[in-house]
Amino acid sequence: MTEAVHVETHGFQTEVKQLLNLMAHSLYSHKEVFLRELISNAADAADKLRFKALSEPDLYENEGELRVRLLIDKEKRTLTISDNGIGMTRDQAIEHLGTIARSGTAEFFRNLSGDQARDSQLIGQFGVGFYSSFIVADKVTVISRAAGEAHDRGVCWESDGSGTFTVADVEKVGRGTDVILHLKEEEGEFLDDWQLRTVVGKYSDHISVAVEMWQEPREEEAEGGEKVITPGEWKQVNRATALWTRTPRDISDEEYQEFYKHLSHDYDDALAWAHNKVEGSQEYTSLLYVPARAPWDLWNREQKHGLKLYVQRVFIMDDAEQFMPTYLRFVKGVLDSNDLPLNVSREILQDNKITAQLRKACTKRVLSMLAKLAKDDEAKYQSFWQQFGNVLKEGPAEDYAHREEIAKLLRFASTHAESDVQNVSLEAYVGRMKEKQDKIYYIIADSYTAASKSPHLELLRKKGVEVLLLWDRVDEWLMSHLSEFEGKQLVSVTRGDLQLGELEDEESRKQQEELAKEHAGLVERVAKVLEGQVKEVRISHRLTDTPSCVVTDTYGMSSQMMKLMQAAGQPVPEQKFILELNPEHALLQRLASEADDARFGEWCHLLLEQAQLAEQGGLKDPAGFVARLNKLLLA
Ligand SMILES: Nc1ncnc2c1ncn2[C@@H]1O[C@H](COP(=O)(O)OP(=O)(O)OP(=O)(O)O)[C@@H](O)[C@H]1O
Repeated sequence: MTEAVHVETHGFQTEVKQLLNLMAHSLYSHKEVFLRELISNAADAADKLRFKALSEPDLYENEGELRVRLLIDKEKRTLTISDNGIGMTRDQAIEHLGTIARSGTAEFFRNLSGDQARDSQLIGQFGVGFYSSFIVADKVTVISRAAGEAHDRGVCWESDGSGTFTVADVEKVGRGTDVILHLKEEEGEFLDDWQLRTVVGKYSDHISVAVEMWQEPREEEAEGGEKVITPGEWKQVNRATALWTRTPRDISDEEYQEFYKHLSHDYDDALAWAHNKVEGSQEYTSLLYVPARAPWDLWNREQKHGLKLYVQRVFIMDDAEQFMPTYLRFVKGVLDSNDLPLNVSREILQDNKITAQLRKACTKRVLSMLAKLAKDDEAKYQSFWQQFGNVLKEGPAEDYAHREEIAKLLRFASTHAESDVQNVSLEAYVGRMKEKQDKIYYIIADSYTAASKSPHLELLRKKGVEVLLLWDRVDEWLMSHLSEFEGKQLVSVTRGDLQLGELEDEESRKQQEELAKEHAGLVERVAKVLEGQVKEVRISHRLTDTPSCVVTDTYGMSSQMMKLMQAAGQPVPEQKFILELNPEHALLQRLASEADDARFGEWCHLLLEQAQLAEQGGLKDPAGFVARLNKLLLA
């Protein structure tokens, strides 16, 4: 390397500064991860070069043997991770090693609490990449030259991680990147050849590029007492076989987990995986993982997701989202196809028959992996559901073809256990259905409490009919796309005329009719008062303890849907409710005997408003309601 020229000092992006500050403290207990990250980056650089060289073979500069090398210098206390991959230009080094180019990053950092234990978990989810070097190094020097550039177009990037970095032009003959870690005083263990070999082996066995370490010259005694000197040499320390190309039965769980961490930059183990090699009309290998924890940006619309795509073992692209539907965006993995062309691009993938087939196959694999997990290990499945249930709930709307399979994976709270734990499957519900029950009943409300205490459940509770309780934002969307399960209709108990079908015996049907007839006068009187404010007034048969409730007609928009639209800033059409009255309630009996028309009117409004309050959690005119209530209390 010749003398550095054109030296500039740059400040790190604010978020990088924050990350560097936090990392050294929060990640100390995971300090080895820097090796995984740097070896991953070096392997990625080799993959990227291999891909680019498909169309520009000159980029190999007559050196097509790709490898990563680790070199210890005990005197200088440095550890160098060196690759002959794609390399970086000066501008790329400034951009890639000074900023974090992921949307939502600033917001992520605002959410850190300062609590070390919690933050280290979050940072683990975020992925620290190159910056993890500063956990063990007090200075990092990166010398790089991009493939295809002249030797004097190298760059030297250097920083002590405290807020700024310098870049300078340097000469570098060999293509690729050297990351030189000037190890902190207390990090001597990484200067120990044997210890390093063990860690490196663990982190790099499954990656396809060779990782080498320098073996010092050795003097050995041969037979007959003769001394033989083996000269120093670079020795490969990893197996260098891409994990997914191996036979599944020869791969240990630890190896699968290690590969997952390399792939995902997650610190935790994966929850489950599926490894499949398919031959025949389509030839591909897929290795798909379900993480144990949701990533920090799961709900960020621009979140990068998708599989790592290889074609005939050659890396093509990261985050190929075409192979996974959005509702499975949490899946990480590798897809290696033999059928796609090597020059495949995102555009070609977009509208391609093979892509569509692979997407279908990968979707099926994930759904069956989840079904197996649910069957084999309920506790694990429950933890999956807590992390990703709300994403999976987008499934029936997005993927009509797999609706039934997805429906089997859904979990709900229900009146069966009277708990807010979402662990009831539709199959379990159906298994518990009453003898003459032919529908699956559910309610959607604002919260678990609002759902489980809803007056709409009164009759069903009395009859011992189980009701699914839903309160997540996505539930209205889910249920509008899930009308049936195993031939049984899913019915909201807040909609229209609550039809109990065969659950209602002839006698109670008659009773209802009689009740309606008996109170027809009262209904008419109330309807007159509330004319224009409600769609209809009728006698209820779903209430037992509550005087009144409001329902939407069978095809009307539910109050939850209205709220969702309002929250999304969309115009909500004026919607009138049906008011149902419980004639057996003492308040209604009092109302029926109220002779004073003015007071009768006040009571009618109060019954409507309290029903709306219970249903929607709010009123258009709360002050008016309170005034009316107080007036009647004093009357
Ligand atoms: N050895 C290398 N050779 C070439 N480019 C590199 C090398 N190391 C890092 N880079 C560049 O720097 C970028 C940032 O690296 P960093 O490890 O911080 O994040 P990343 O690898 O992109 O993300 P993540 O670690 O979350 O996957 C890389 O995307 C790559 O462009």
